[in-house]
Amino acid sequence: MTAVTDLRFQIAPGGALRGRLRVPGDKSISHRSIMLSAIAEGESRIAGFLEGADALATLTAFRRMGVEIDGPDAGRVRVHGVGLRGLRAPDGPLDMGNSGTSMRLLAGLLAGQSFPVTLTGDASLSRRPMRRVTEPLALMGAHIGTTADGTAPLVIEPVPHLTGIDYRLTVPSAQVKSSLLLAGLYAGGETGVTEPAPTRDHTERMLTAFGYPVRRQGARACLNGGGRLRGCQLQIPADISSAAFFLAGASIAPGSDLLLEEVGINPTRVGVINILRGMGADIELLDRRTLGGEPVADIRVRTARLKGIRIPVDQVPLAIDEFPAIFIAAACAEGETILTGAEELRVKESDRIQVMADGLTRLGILAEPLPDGIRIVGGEFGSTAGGEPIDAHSDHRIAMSFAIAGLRASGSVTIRDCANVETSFPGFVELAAGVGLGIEASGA
Ligand SMILES: O=C(O)C1=C[C@@H](OP(=O)(O)O)[C@@H](O)[C@H](O)C1
Ligand SMILES: C=C(OP(=O)(O)O)C(=O)O
Repeated sequence: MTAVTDLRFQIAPGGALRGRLRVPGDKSISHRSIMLSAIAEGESRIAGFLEGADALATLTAFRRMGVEIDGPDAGRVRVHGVGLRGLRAPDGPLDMGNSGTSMRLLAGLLAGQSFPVTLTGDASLSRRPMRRVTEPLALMGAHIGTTADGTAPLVIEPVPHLTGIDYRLTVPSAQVKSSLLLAGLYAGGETGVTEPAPTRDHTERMLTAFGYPVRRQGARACLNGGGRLRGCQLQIPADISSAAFFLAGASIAPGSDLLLEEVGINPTRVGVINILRGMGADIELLDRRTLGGEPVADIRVRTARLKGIRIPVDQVPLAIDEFPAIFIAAACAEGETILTGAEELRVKESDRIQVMADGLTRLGILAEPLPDGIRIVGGEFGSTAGGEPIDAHSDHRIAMSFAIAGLRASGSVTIRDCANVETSFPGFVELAAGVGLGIEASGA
């Protein structure tokens, strides 16, 4: 599914980010757009779909379960929904590639089907914890096997019925919340999920767009099983998680002035803006509007003098995927930045605390990993010229974060194992080069 060769990025030092660009469609919303339109009744039309490997893994999975899907063609997808009970057994295991969202959400959506199905993933996904979904799904009556370590493959056996539960999440996770709500569509009675802190609410918003009632009572989201989703039209905003590299990059590169178009600014996703602003970033939200049930804005970002901060713990779930980019900004800030309460970063596509600390250290920055975060002391980036490249460990967000670090490096920066950038941000190299990053890819 994803390339396994060693794709390298070479970054020429210096430069500014200037101009305007639209980063690709939101990954979280793209996954959900396929899942919900597949089990809706009638046709759905999606625009702005992310044609990256993760969202395509979700799309392929539904095709293999008998859903007719036209596209994607320049972000346009037409899905001929089969209704809640219309999916068919695939002819073999479904490969979720690198995508935690696909695996965890599909575990819930498929737990109540009348056929068996196995979900597999690549080496990284096969290391990630799955009990956080399989255990609560078992409380609903699901039969899902994992390895002894609680990892994929997930072997889902059909069960006569699921029963709604009232579940309090132990980790703030939109993937777990969504998995349970999707299983709840197939369950008797009410399924309720209470979160310890707000997490992205795209599933709840999109269910509502498909005409499925979801209730929100404070920190609890709930729905009743057995309803119907009706096909609809969806427009997907640009992904704030992809915009994050440019928010950090333009903030640190002298002379930058960049406009990021039509970026999703859902309040459950804007931690990166809040944190960078807390560090002194110059970020303006222009022309706020609503697109497909989600708030969006054009974002203008200009160079700023950043200062280190203690990152507020309540911002952690709101910026969970953006920390690698935030760490690069912290490394260019005056003084010390401290992050705690973010142990989740250790179980993403890579251990993002250790891998970022290693790369920052390689560039001469004092970066001390903590069990649940990191301490970074701002300084001057060196370079990797004449030495070992920085290792992205197949993690897309690590690769793109060190690419923007090149804007402030003293010499060239080489990053290895970058092929998985394709999972969330196809076209990154061209888009970034187009606004001023001196980036070249080689060795694919
Ligand atoms: O629901 C989603 O689409 C996502 C939720 C987050 O994961 P967790 O729920 O594990 O925090 C995030 O890291 C991931 O990239 C996408
Ligand atoms: C953690 C991420 O995604 P997923 O969990 O879907 O693999 C991510 O995109 O940073």
